[in-house]
Formats: sequence, C-alpha cells, structure tokens
Amino acid sequence: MRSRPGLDRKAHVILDGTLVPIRGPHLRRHANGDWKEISDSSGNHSRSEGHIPRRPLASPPHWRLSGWPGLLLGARVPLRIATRVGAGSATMPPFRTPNPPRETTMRTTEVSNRRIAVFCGARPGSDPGHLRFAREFGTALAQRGLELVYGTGGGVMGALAEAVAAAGSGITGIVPHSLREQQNADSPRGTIFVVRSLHERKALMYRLCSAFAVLPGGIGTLDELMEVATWNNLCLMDKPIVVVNHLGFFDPMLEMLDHLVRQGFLTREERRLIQVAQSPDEAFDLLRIGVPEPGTV
Ligand SMILES: CC(C)=CCNc1ncnc2c1ncn2[C@@H]1O[C@H](COP(=O)(O)O)[C@@H](O)[C@H]1O
Repeated sequence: MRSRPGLDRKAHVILDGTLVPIRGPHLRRHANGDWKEISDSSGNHSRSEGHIPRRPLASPPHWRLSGWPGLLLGARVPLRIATRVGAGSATMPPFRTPNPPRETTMRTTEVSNRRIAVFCGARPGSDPGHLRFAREFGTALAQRGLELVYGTGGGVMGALAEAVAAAGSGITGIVPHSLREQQNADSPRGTIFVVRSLHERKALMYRLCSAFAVLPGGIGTLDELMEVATWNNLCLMDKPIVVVNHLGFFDPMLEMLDHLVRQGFLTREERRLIQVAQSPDEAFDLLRIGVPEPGTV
C-alpha cells in the first residue's frame, strides 16, 4: 500500500490494514490521563476507510497534561503529539473514499493493565532459537489474556507478533514514518500508530503499556531497555521491567550491570529495577501483569 500524498508526514493510525488519519476525536487525551482510540460501536476496531474532516477544526482540541511526561519534558512530548493531531487534521487534503466512513465511537484503551510492551530485535539473529522463543513468548502472552505493544518490525518482533495474532490477542504497533517506509506496509496487524519521530514513538509505547519485557535484540532493544529503566529509576515512570534471559542471551549485559554496581554507578536497589526471568511464565509472574487488584474478583 503506498501512502497517500499529503499524509506521509502526518501522524495516523492503521487499523487492521486501513489507514485513518488522526484528528482530535480519533486519538484524544482526557484530563484523567486516558487516551482513547477509534473503534466501532461494537467495540471492534473500525475497518472503514480513512476519514478526513472536510472542515478544519475551529480551534485546536483541548489537551491537558498530567503525570510524569508533564513533569519530565515540560509537557512537550504529549503536547506535541496532541498539537499535531489537532493541527494535522486542519491541513490534510481531503481524499475520496469508495464508501463513506462508518461512524466511529471511542473505547478507552490507555489505562489497561493487560498491555505489555515487548522490546526485541528487528532482525532474526543468528540463532533460530531466538525466533522459536519469541513465538513461545507471544503464545504465552496471548494465553494470559495480555495484549502486545511493540515496534512493528520483522525479525524477532515479527515472530512475536505473528504468534500473538495467531493466538487471538490484540496488538498495537507504534512506528515512525521513517521506519515504516522501510517496512512492508501491507502487513500491519492490529492497530498501528504511525508517528513522526522515534521520540514520539517511544513516549507513546511507554504510555500505552503497563509493563515491559525484553527479548533478544540489538542496540534498539538495549536502548529501549535502558531508557525505561532510567525513567523508572528517576521516578518518571513506575512500570515493571523484565529481561527474559532465554539461553543466557543477556548474560553479558547483566554482568555489565553488576559491574556498574561494583564500580559505584548503580546501587543494588536500582539494579533490581531490571528483573530477570528464564521463561515466559516467570516473566509474567514477575511483572504481575494482568493480575487483578486484590478484592476485585
Ligand atoms: C533491519 C532493520 C535495521 C530494521 C529497522 N527497523 C525497525 N523496525 C521497527 N522497530 C525498530 C526497528 N529498528 C529498531 N526498532 C526498535 O528497536 C528495537 C529493535 O531494534 P534492534 O533490532 O534491537 O536494534 C525494537 O524494540 C523497536 O522498537
């Protein structure tokens, strides 16, 4: 699918393969911190064609910032996403759709303790065991009733997403335009947010999930792991992290963290921010993701 002229640089959402430009009502942040995303009235993601408003918005939507992003970045990250969403819709050229878009309603998706972001390789790696393990992890994730948030790539990420989809669980991908152009644009699964920059992508990924798991990958994976660990460490976020150390893949990195402790650059307590599991089940147990709050069952 070639991107439509004028939309390439705009933030948009792809719902099960259908491109939908983002405007205020499609992705809205509420004062209570929730994001809302498009779904049809039955709660399923809309498969209707993208809809561009015929009139510019009279005024930008109102966005309120709360929590760690506001504190951390002087409210810039969410504000930029929010502003783009509103301003972008006003400047997008209209395009014709064969069928008029269905009316969409909103479904709150942000505050879900069932979404887990998984960082892992865009490449398959040299050991086929990594792909096998990613599939195993994806299946276990879906069997726990969890949903995946990930970077929409191939390699280990692709194997993971395939397994989650095959097991019938929800997937949310977040990708910047620059990477999406390099990828196969015809194979999105679930909902894909296409954003402008890597920074927006990471901010949205971190926001949408309630925990992080890390599978084998390269420097992108390590970057994301170290960033979320740092944000937790600085109390900008409080979301559990687990490294799944299948086949000892992460041993050298864990040794490096121990080295940091010995050298006085990391306290023992901070070191424990990065938990380590050997199996999917152990990882989900450590994250306590999807576990109902006491007294709710
Ligand atoms: C083959 C190649 C370089 C493709 C790049 N294409 C990518 N597509 C999607 N996400 C990516 C990509 N590169 C890095 N990332 C992000 O960084 C991690 C993977 O990077 P890496 O392969 O470990 O370092 C993922 O968690 C993902 O969020």
